[in-house]
Amino acid sequence: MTVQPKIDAGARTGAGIDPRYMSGFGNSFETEALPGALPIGRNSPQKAAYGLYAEQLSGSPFTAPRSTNERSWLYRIRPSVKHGGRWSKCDRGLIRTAPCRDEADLPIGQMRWDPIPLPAEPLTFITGLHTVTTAGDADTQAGMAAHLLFVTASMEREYLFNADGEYLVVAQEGALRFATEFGVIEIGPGEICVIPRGVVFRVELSGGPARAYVCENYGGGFTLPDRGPIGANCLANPRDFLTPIAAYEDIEEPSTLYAKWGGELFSTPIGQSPLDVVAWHGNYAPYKYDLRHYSPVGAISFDHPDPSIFTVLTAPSETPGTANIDFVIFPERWAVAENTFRPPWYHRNIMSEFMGLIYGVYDAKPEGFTPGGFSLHNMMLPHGPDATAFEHASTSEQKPVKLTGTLAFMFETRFPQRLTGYAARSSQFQPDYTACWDGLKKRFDPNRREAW
Ligand SMILES: O=C(O)Cc1cc(O)ccc1O
Ligand SMILES: [Fe+2]
Repeated sequence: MTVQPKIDAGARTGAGIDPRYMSGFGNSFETEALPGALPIGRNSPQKAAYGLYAEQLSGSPFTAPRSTNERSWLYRIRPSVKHGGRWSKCDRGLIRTAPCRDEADLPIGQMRWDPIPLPAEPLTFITGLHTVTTAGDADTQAGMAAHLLFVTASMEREYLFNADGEYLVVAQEGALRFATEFGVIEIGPGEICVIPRGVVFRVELSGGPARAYVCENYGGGFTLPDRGPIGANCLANPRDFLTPIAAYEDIEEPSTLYAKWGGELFSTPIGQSPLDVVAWHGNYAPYKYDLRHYSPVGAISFDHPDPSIFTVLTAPSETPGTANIDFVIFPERWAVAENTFRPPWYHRNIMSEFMGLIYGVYDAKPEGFTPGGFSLHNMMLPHGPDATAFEHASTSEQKPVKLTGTLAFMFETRFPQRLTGYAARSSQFQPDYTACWDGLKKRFDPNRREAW
């Protein structure tokens, strides 16, 4: 089903500030759900207000340089040491973690899948995570996993944190509500939510069943790319990132806390909601972003720029300029370049490209790449527009064209992506995907210099 955007960015004008969120990317935020709960001018008073416990959550080593130092102070009903603690290993379902090399015995190749239908059985955020690729090695904090997420049931008295990485959730169909230690985030199609490593949360449906794509980032957290000569504005503007205000639960009932740790899933019984943070401050917190607020910058004269121009968030690796992950989108925009082959060029790439489609049509693949589907163009495997797109792009009149109602994205990583058994054996795998290039015929004629 093609899900059309609920709103476009322009329609938001005049909607006002949403008081449930604080605006800004990576700010030092402060928020309290009860007046005076947040200590002022200090982090660790001898006794915190309301009988709260003070606790620090660090997302970077203590000694990280200021620009990458991430931590928050949480003032909570019980310290986390009282949130369970008798862990046992449990069934991880279809969750896989890198390294995971031997599940799929497929030769290399360009790959694509139709959308996998939403399963009928009850699936929560945990049981609904279906890993399709893994890359790098979570233990060395390098690489990523791409998951499909199917949610047909809310987590009830269940909570999760992921020690292996942060989750970037790209909503594709239906709405999701993330109740977190830091407050509540709601997203629908076209929006993303980032849950940093270690943050405890529960995911509920706020309507019908939902599906999403999830990137699990084992490395340093996502950040905004530098804009270089683009200057201070456009692309993803920091003010459009929204972090929730504090919201706490004071619920005493038997529950389960899950932890994804070292590629395994563990659980511990817990007698109360761990979402008991009454106030917090700091720069390590979940956030959401509406991808329709992205202001694309592109070719206004000729030629097709590299897709890095459309980077929303980037997660660095140890090598400058070589991202662990780039999260890139292909949003609504005008195509105006003249004497130009406008869709993506044919290319091979050291980076490995996982693509998904949130809604609409992707210009390089007008057929066979449908919302909810996904493709994988791994390291150095050639790809580019299908024959239909090539034909159209090479012959159509080059007047300005608006690419409307479309939103595709890419998780691009420096590490090769390995398929899971689930992805390899899926009946939505398109064995004949590469036939999309069959119609690209030989046009070369050494006796005819002018264009065909
Ligand atoms: O392969 C793709 O469709 C993604 C992509 C888009 C683009 O505009 C340039 C390069 C690229 O990898
Ligand atoms: Fe590509």
